[in-house]
Amino acid sequence: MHALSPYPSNSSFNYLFHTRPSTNRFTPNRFLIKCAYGFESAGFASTRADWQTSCAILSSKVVSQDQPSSDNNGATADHVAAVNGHNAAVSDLNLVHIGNSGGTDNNKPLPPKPLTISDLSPAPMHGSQLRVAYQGVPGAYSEAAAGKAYPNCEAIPCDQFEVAFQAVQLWIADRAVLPVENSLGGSIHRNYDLLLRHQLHIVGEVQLPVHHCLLALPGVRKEFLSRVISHPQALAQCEHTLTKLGLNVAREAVDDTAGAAEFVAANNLRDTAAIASARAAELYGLQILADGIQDDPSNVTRFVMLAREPIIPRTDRPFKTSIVFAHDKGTSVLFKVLSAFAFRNISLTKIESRPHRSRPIRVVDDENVGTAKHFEYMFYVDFEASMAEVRAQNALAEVQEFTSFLRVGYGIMPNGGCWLD
Ligand SMILES: O=C(O)C(=O)C[C@]1(C(=O)O)C=C[C@@H](O)C=C1
Repeated sequence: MHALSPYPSNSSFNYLFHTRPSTNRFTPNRFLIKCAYGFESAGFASTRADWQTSCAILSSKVVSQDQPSSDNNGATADHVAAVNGHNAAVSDLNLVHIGNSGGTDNNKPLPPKPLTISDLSPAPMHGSQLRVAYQGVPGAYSEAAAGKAYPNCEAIPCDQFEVAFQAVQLWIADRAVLPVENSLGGSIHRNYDLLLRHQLHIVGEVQLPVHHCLLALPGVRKEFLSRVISHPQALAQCEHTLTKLGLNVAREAVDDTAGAAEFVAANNLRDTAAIASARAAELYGLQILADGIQDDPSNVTRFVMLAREPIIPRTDRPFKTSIVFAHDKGTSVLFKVLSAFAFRNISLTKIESRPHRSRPIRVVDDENVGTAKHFEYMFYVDFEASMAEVRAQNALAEVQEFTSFLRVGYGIMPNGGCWLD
């Protein structure tokens, strides 16, 4: 049984979604959530394993039924019509090119437009029974992050990151809370890629201390173990400690930490331990063999909050804005872009390059050296300023001059990511 399943009806599909029962701290009751355009009834799962399975939205079902959302300023997931006054060409990754965008005499990109009332939207309703999608099953750190970002929310488990994006786009959830970076393991690249492919907006950020435990069935001792399973980030965050504990075990990656704990319990595995939270131990009836096994005691994961609508950039509290850009003249533009921020005293909190997935190689012909192939990159920069500030608008206007592709806050310009923590 799947949590979200398309049921054919007369003209469209209905989506069914079961949230989990009361073991979830953020969902005290059983609910049946239906999408905005259809209703079906469904029975609840009779066993814990059943309802856990039923709680995970299955990505294949959602992806195949992608619907254009009504809140994307005329853009669907596949076609972005315009960005910041430019007619946009859209690649297979839904990247918005601002280079030869038309609209000016000399084909130069337009500077960013000032905010208009149509760019503004109500602020998110922090804490008021929002449905918040996260990746994993109950007991996952992402669930805790959803609760931290939106206290009293109804946390909705999704089996893949992509499904959490889809859940928001299809109005099954109001927000998604997804990890983007860990202090030990670095960026969660999958989510950076998904941010580019979807039209959701970053509306906030939370940081969660991640405290890992080694979990096993009651009575199992460390010497019995031949395998440790967990989310790849969690395995990476505990690598040295596992060795220090003298564990001669195979490491196996699974979709999420709590899912690993559930798997050990459901399959009565006496030779396998899971790395997960203390809450997962409690939920799935496992004992804690070792506590605080992350290699760094101050291990922290950064999560972004995503919504269909952007938030209003403001100047009365700290704001952080995320941009991603590329340039067809390679990495030489990076210095100019960084100067645009440095010149205006705007601090950067993150900079990272990623392969340009739709155009990974650039061939350069040099008559002296011959033909060379260079890698192409996308650059991700977070800076501490709001798009409501003139200095940020000017910095971006300048950046736009140097770049062939620019996206702000991973949404349609102008908007910003609000820094809540
Ligand atoms: O598996 C989980 O519990 C998650 O929430 C995922 C995740 C991640 O993707 O990095 C979140 C926080 C921790 O860093 C480890 C795993």
